[in-house]
Amino acid sequence: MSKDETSGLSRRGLFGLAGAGVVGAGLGVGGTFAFGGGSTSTNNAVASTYPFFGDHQSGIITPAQDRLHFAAFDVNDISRNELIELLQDWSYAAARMTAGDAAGNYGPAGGPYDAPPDDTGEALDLPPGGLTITFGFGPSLFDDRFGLASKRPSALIDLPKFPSDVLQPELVGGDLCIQACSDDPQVAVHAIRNLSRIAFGRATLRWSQLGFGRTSSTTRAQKTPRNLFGFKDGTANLRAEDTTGVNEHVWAAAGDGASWMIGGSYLVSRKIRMTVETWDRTSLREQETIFGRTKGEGAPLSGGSEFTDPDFSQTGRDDAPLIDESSHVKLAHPDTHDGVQILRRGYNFVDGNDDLGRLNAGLFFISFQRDPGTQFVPIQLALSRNDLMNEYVRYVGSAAFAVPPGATSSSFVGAGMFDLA
Ligand SMILES: C=CC1=C(C)c2cc3[nH]c(cc4nc(cc5[nH]c(cc1n2)c(C)c5CCC(=O)O)C(CCC(=O)O)=C4C)c(C)c3C=C
Ligand SMILES: [Fe+2]
Repeated sequence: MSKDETSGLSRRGLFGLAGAGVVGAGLGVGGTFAFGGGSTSTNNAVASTYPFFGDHQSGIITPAQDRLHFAAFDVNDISRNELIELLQDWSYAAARMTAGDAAGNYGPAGGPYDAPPDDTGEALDLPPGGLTITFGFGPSLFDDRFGLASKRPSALIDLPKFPSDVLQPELVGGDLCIQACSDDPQVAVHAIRNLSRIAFGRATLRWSQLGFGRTSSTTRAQKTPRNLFGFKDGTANLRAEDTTGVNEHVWAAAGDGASWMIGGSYLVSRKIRMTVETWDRTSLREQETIFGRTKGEGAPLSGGSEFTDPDFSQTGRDDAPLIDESSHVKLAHPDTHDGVQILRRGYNFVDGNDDLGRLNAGLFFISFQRDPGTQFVPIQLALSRNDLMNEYVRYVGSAAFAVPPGATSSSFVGAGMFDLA
């Protein structure tokens, strides 16, 4: 039997997506699914499914789901055409899984008895929980292996080494990335596992990260969540409804450089360990000073409520500013960076504990921006140099990826990079 017939992951299968009913699968709450069916989402703002195809990839301004599985891959010694086929196969499977279908057209238990199933099966009875699968390309993909050097977008910089970085090389970089988000952790893990399985022999997992609680809101309807320091996180984030802000700060546009990136964005990930045991022995006064916001409501220390703009000119006793000059919010605020903003979409993590009995806890920071060099880098530099929070965090992982625009239903993610769109 040909590869097409056994796995449904070929180009032929890809172009058959419309017929398979996968195209335009943004059914919303109450849609029907061949695989999971219905929605038991705990995240009220999140629909059951988001379309894989479209102008932009889902998983950027999509309402942040509760769970994350993020993976970075290195491409093996394969040809340019084999890389194209991998991206086609990934797009095919991602379109199916985000629509609530199995990764392959036979599913976990419907294929030939003597072949491995084309889906691993652990999501068989689960609704997709707003699953989004977002693909990105790291700077190293644009070396001389695949004839892509001239396609490297100028905005896809190699991130500099920031003063407070203590990066672990095994948690840095990657040729390709996949961000899978869902309200169900098993669905997110299933997505990465199956995409990794599909990549077997062509790309190898370099590092991966599970996240269990979103640390941002990306739409106004979402309640602000909390990070593992116990503070509301995401209050001042860019929101999907702010289309002017999103167009200005998130989507790559004509004139930005690489034309194949128009409608795409750039993802920066930073794995940040938080020494929560030390933090938990710190006074409430110090905790609030560090962020420049109250712990309860998340209001700026200059007064007001959660969504009041911070007033950095307000002073208190001894004419000291109410919001410390080295507070996280002051150093990251757009006023400190000529109005620059980023879209944050990070997650809490706990990777067990170390041998001293401390939690390996932290925040897997993800941001999307149109130009990391003029947006993420200045903010991170200011934080790395002066953030009061630095005493309680360690930056251990770091990566940047170009996230191409969404694919059309007859094509695949990244086709424009190969002049195939
Ligand atoms: C380089 C960018 C940023 C990193 C890295 C980062 C790490 C980080 N942040 C928190 C907790 C909070 N961050 C808050 C606001 C905030 N943070 C950034 C950027 C980075 N944070 C920005 C741009 C902003 C918004 C600033 C503003 O406009 O006011 C807040 C306050 C609430 C909010 O607006 O979200 C908290 C709390 C942690 C714990 C962390 C790494 C461990
Ligand atoms: Fe922050």
